[in-house]
Amino acid sequence: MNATSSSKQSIRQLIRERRRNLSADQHRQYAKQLANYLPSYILQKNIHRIGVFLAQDGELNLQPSIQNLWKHQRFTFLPVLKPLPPNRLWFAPYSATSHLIPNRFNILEPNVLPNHMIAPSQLDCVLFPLVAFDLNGGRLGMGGGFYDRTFAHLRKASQRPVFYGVALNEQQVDTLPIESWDIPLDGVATPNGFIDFAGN
Ligand SMILES: Nc1nc2c(c(=O)[nH]1)N(C=O)[C@@H](CNc1ccc(C(=O)N[C@@H](CCC(=O)O)C(=O)O)cc1)CN2
Ligand SMILES: Nc1ncnc2c1ncn2[C@@H]1O[C@H](COP(=O)(O)OP(=O)(O)OP(=O)(O)O)[C@@H](O)[C@H]1O
Repeated sequence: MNATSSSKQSIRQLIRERRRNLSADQHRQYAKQLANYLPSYILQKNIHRIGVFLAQDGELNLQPSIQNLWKHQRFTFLPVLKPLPPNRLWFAPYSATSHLIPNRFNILEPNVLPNHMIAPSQLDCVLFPLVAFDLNGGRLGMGGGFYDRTFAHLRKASQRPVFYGVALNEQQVDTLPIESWDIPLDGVATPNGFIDFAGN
């Protein structure tokens, strides 16, 4: 392991423990605070197809926000892990009637045929799960590189989804070690409000 990946590893451990130690009540409160502004923020922006995630391991719960987006006829999609490398994500429609099954990390994902899934480029906005973020748009994930690999080809595209992290304020750190493949975020949605890095 090089110095950067071992430092990423120790930040992961620290922050994952920090977010898991918050009470269920605190998590509920944070999820509500997010739902009070994130859906309307997205509705203002001509965003129709949104990549979301189902919280695990103390991640900020997006469910109340997702319910609000459904009320406003927005379409949400969940990441689906393909069984084989190169470990890229596909996105499958997620609605109140979706049939979900656990993937290899025990995270629920829609059980749909490949032809019902969409490519990452078809999303208008992707809400990225993350373990830690900094105020330069740096993001640290669970370490699988799934999101980085999936969106790598779109990073410099003229037409691409906007990339918003979703995280508790407790997940903010000073400066993350960044490697060439790390995809910078355009903003981060926290319970205390939206932090915009793109300046728009
Ligand atoms: N909610 C959510 N969904 C997501 C992600 C995520 O970070 N959050 N992912 C973002 O990429 C993908 C899944 N990536 C993951 C990578 C590692 C682990 C994880 O728990 N690793 C364990 C060891 C698990 C094992 O090998 O059995 C660990 O590190 O303790 C989970 C998800 C797709 N879906
Ligand atoms: N674009 C890419 N092409 C090939 N390999 C990649 C790419 N992006 C990341 N990886 C590989 O994935 C591994 C994990 O990367 P990293 O630690 O940055 O993951 P992460 O950002 O925490 O995970 P995730 O993106 O799933 O949230 C690295 O070892 C790296 O080699």
